[in-house]
Amino acid sequence: MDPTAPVLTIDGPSGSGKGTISRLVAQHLEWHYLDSGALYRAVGVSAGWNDLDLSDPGALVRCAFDSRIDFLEVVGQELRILINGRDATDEIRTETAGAAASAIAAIPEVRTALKERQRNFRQQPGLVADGRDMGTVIFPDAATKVFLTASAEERAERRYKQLKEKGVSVNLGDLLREILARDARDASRAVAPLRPAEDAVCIDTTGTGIEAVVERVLSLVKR
Ligand SMILES: Nc1ncnc2c1ncn2[C@@H]1O[C@H](COP(=O)(O)OP(=O)(O)OP(=O)(O)O)[C@@H](O)[C@H]1O
Ligand SMILES: Nc1ccn([C@H]2C[C@H](O)[C@@H](COP(=O)(O)O)O2)c(=O)n1
Repeated sequence: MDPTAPVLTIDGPSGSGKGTISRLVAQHLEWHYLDSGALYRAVGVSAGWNDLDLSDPGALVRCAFDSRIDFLEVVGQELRILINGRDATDEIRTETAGAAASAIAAIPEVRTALKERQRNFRQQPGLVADGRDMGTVIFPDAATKVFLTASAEERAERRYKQLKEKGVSVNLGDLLREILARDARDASRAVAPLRPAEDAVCIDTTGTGIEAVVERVLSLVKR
């Protein structure tokens, strides 16, 4: 970790575009990128592989400490996620993994287990960090903080399109219900709930294209 490296945090609810916008902004600035949700998803998948009970906090905390999670960058290819050396890139992106991650993320000791791993991504020349508590808990001193939102209906439609393109059969109504349930769980937990940092700039992306959002975020960093 390099505490002098600049950080841009991008928090927000599921489907608001955090991952898409963060990756594009990081590419543009040539900064590092932290997908913190992938860490929580990886713990969820690891728990599944080990047949752990999602209602057993002790087992899940041990799993968070014991799971080695590697982000493998290969130029020109999608970032690969390895759990204890095994490729979990596709599995962590399922709605089931997202729901498991959201449940596990409510356990305070799991959050503690992942805290330093996230902070270690802070390296020169800078970091774009995407998640739920990047601006409030993990990098409270970040120079630029963004909170992305969009209506739940638009987020469900974005996810519907995304999954359809991947050939996954989905129902729009189910996706909307899952998004609302995940929003409620992420925002109501006692530790590090989903909320904008006091010094975050909130951007409602409903009806705004990806390029326009990237431009707006870049203008905040350069300001
Ligand atoms: N401003 C936008 N306009 C239209 N589509 C968008 C916009 N931003 C993102 N998308 C699309 O919405 C889908 C979800 O985006 P993304 O995965 O970046 O969201 P997210 O906030 O990271 O979600 P999660 O927290 O669940 O990982 C993607 O298919 C992406 O291309
Ligand atoms: N900083 C973070 C990142 C993620 N989570 C939890 C809550 C989400 O529902 C879940 C999956 O995240 P996603 O990949 O959809 O961004 O993980 C969190 O609590 N804190």
